[in-house]
Amino acid sequence: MSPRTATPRHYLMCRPVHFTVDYSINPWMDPAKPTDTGTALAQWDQLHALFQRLGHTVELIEPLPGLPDMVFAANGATTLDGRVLGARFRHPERAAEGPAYADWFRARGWRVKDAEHVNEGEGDLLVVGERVLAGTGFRTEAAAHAEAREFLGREVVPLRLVDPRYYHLDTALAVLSDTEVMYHPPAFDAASRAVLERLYPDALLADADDARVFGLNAVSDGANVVLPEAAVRLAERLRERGFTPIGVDLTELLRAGGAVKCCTLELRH
Ligand SMILES: CN(C)C(=N)NCCC[C@H](N)C(=O)O
Repeated sequence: MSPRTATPRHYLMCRPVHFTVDYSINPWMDPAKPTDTGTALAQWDQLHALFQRLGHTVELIEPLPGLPDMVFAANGATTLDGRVLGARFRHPERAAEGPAYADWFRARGWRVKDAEHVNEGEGDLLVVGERVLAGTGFRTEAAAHAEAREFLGREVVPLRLVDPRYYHLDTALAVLSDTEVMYHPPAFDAASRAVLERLYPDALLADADDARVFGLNAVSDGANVVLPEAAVRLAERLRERGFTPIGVDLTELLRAGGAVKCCTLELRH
């Protein structure tokens, strides 16, 4: 097997200074269970430091009070070829995050389009080489897929999610390289599974145990795959395919329904 090559990436992250779970918009969130912001910060700091050790550039956006989910930067936008499709959130609790992320990009000279339809950024719009895989079913509207196609100028492949635990595409599918993905088939409807089988016949399929610990909420640079450390089988299978899996502990953030990928928005110039 030829060695995998990592390419340095540019990420945007948001420190979980205001992290808590005080509302519930996905099955992982239980406001009755207290969270520990200090633990969330310590776990996030480890992820941030790891990306830097791997040679990636990480920008930070100022966390805003009253937006506890802002740590999930991947939901803040979708970037491609220097263009930014702004996010428009389904739930009012997160609505103010869209303009906050759009302002960050505008202040740095990026071309930003304000979204007309609900789309939750890279939570549901995943760039795989020349195409964009687009989730719908729980958050991002199908109409947003056409908007993304027009603005980003790429083929957009709609995929329907059917299990509320996997409410964003990036909880059920991870991009490993420009041509490879891994996913959990039961998270998708039959038509979408057929599309994935046709496009990625050799995809790595994650079982229920690895999906449940958010093993698919992973970030790959083409060689290193950063994923929740509890996804042990998935890590083993990534190693068999020549990747270097790196497990991290983000269990405190999982209490809001997010992990590695959720915290990481890729900036594509
Ligand atoms: C993969 N990404 C970006 C995510 N899955 N994001 C986590 C969002 C969590 C938040 N409580 C929510 O329910 O929106």
